[in-house]
Amino acid sequence: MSRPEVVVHRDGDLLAAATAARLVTRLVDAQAARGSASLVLTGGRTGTAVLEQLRAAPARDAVDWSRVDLYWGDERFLPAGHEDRNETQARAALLDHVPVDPDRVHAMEPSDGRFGDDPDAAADAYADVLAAASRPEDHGSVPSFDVCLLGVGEEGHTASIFPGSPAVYERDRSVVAVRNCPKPPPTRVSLTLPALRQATEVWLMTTGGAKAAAVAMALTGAGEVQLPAAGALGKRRTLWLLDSTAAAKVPELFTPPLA
Ligand SMILES: O=C1O[C@H](COP(=O)(O)O)[C@@H](O)[C@H](O)[C@H]1O
Repeated sequence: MSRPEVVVHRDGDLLAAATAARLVTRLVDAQAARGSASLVLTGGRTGTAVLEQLRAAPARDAVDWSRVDLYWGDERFLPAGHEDRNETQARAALLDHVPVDPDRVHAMEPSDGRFGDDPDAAADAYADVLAAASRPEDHGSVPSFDVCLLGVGEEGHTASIFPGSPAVYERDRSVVAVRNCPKPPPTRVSLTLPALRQATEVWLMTTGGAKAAAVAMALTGAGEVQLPAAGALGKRRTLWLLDSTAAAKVPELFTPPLA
């Protein structure tokens, strides 16, 4: 696993624009090397702002969107098209505006989908999607995603893995149903920490002073049960992409000059 690196941008707009540019480069490189790229999307304000910046960036056309496999790190378990679903927000921010291949957009099941109101069945079905996409070189049932985008909650959750919740202890399954979440909606589906750790690169992105304590704790040795974001590590790279207010409590040792 990689050691976390920190990049601090002056403000949230700059963070979103710079992360969008970084993503274009990473996806183009992956496609040049392998013919396709895989990307895990996140919900939340910062993740959505990055997708909006990507939509607005002319360089987005350097990516062959028809050869990008898209997944989600977590989903709010709500009816299809609900405005609070991470899928709905990602489609509005980017996916409806670029020529993705619908067969390569791997959304999690909604609460009115094939399995009805059963988040465990939705989680199992998504685990099957991941297993079907993994190759022998992935050494398991989760693909080595090129980039896994994640947000960070004020209390340190990432994807829908909340501090001290059953999901944070999960070691065997790649996807779980999550109930009684402290942040609405209460029912969600989430990749687990072992699944997130299959990504080649994990990018944790967050902004705002309300996140400063969680960010500092995650970077200075907090355990993943207390602070799940601390357990999200990429195989080759773990990047914390922050604005200056989210980075305010991170010891100087971790923070290079403003980017
Ligand atoms: O509910 C969620 O929140 C987190 C963080 O969101 P933010 O708005 O504080 O950036 C996000 O990572 C997760 O995907 C989402 O379901």
